[in-house]
Amino acid sequence: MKLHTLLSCLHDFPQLPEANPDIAAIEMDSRKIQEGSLFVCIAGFTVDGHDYAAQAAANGAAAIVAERPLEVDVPVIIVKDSSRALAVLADFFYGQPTQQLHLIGITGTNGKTTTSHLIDDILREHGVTTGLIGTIGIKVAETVLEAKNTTPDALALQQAFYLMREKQVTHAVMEVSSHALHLGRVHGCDYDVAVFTNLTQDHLDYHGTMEAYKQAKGLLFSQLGNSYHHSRPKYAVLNSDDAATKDYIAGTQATVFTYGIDNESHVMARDIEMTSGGTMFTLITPQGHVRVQMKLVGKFNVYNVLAAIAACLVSGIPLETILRAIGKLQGVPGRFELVDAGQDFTVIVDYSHTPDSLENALGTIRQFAKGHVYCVVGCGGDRDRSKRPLMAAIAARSADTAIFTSDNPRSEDPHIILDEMTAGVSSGSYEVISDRKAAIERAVALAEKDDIILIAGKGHETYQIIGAQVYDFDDRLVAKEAILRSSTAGE
Ligand SMILES: CC(=O)N[C@H]1[C@@H](OP(=O)(O)OP(=O)(O)OC[C@H]2O[C@@H](n3ccc(=O)[nH]c3=O)[C@H](O)[C@@H]2O)O[C@H](CO)[C@@H](O)[C@@H]1O[C@H](C)C(=O)N[C@@H](C)C(=O)N[C@H](CCC(=O)O)C(=O)O
Ligand SMILES: Nc1ncnc2c1ncn2[C@@H]1O[C@H](COP(=O)(O)OP(=O)(O)OP(=O)(O)O)[C@@H](O)[C@H]1O
Ligand SMILES: N[C@H](CCC[C@H](N)C(=O)O)C(=O)O
Ligand SMILES: [Mg+2]
Repeated sequence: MKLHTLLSCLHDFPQLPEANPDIAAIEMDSRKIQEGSLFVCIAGFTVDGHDYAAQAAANGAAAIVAERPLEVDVPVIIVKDSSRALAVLADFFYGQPTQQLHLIGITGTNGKTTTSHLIDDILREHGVTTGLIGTIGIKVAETVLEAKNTTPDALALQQAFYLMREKQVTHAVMEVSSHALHLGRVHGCDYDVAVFTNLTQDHLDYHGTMEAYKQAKGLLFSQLGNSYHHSRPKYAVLNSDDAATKDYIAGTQATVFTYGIDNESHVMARDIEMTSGGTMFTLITPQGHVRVQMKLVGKFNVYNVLAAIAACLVSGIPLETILRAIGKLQGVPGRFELVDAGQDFTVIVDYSHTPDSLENALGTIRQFAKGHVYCVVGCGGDRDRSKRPLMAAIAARSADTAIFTSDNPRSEDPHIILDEMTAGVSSGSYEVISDRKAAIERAVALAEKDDIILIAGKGHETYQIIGAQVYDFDDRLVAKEAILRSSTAGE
């Protein structure tokens, strides 16, 4: 594509250079530049992409988009906000793929991954080819790609959508993190349905206050197109039991469709019955009432299923198809995943890494626990410090024995993270074992028949980040090995 044609998508009249080279690719990383690329300089949290402009030019960049003039011998196009420009350019360069996809975006503190997988299951039951973007990775039809972020940067995102179109994907579901909304990673996305799960404490390191965090999430709904005159109707699917919903309703032009348990909603669950093997409830929808049975446990999962049902109903999926898919749901990797190595106690690996999710996970376990409840939990480094004492207090209060350990300490000292956790505990029984493998082994050694061990925080993760090193680590495998070793030791 010619540079001038590409730049025509930036509607704020950037000064066009005289030269009009062919642009072969867009890059935001100077190390990936190939001959004929357009390099977009992003001022990041760690380094400033503008400092790599010369390297990009030396590597063959045909032109550079920047927020300030640069001393390089290739054309430089100055824009006010290069992150936003990157999103718009990438969308245009890849042929505006989201305009040809039915795109569902999900935001909220907890439940995004779970709800996105449930929607994907329902869509596949409907027989369409799907794409899925989120914490566990990027799925394009049957191909799974690795992803660094829950919501990739604008470039990776539009590349994924382009690939989806190449592979005949018609429906895509994605998690939209508050970081992505605030940083403009999703500016080029044309959502059809925007879903809100819930808002509780997380990421205060980044957003500063709950109000700012709430506003960042609200961008998903305020940026949704007007459904009134639109050929493709736009829907905001909102949780009517969450206090933030009233603000999101006020801020969106889209048609509002609600789900909930306590407050009157379009889609509701009534008469919920839970067992350790699953959940039953009466589903109320504008298309009728029906008793539903599913394998997922916990009230929070009823919310996730309701959100998925609501999103699929407004996407035109017949209720019978939705119900058929729910009957088959198997759950999501690392979300309340059982580890079974033939032991006579229960081991659950769960991705609860916020106060609310930990409270929910332990509360759900408490409903079925016959024996002692252990909770192995840590808190991530370089993340919201204020959730550490809260999570430790919840674990100490709700489990019979909490074992505090490391999550991903990243650049922080694990012992300081653990001190900040234990500072929140005023009652309850706990141990501190900073080595995560040793902590899991300790819980396994202590557990007796009918006890339950919750290993919280890392779910599906197959690594542990300590300092700058990424080590292989999978809670599910570590637990399984510990169980097998302890059972042979006992023989
Ligand atoms: C705080 C944050 O969001 N950081 C993101 C950011 O990194 P950064 O600002 O540090 O980037 P940087 O290293 O300063 O680089 C700036 C620019 O210089 C360029 N560069 C850099 C070096 C070089 O040699 N040449 C060069 O051109 C880079 O390509 C980049 O364009 O841009 C990167 C590329 O897009 C992201 O991967 C990275 O996410 C990091 C890994 C991260 O941990 N983010 C978390 C906080 C996050 O976003 N989390 C949410 C999920 C939250 C949730 O749902 O719970 C998410 O969506 O993942
Ligand atoms: N609707 C919900 N409400 C509260 N807690 C939930 C809900 N759904 C899931 N959880 C809990 O939160 C954990 C994380 O769930 P999930 O991965 O679906 O959330 P997420 O929003 O994608 O998280 P992340 O922000 O890390 O991507 C689960 O393991 C479970 O303990
Ligand atoms: N999306 C979350 C995941 C946290 C997972 C936990 N294991 C950690 O590393 O803190 C984040 O980036 O804050
Ligand atoms: Mg997620």
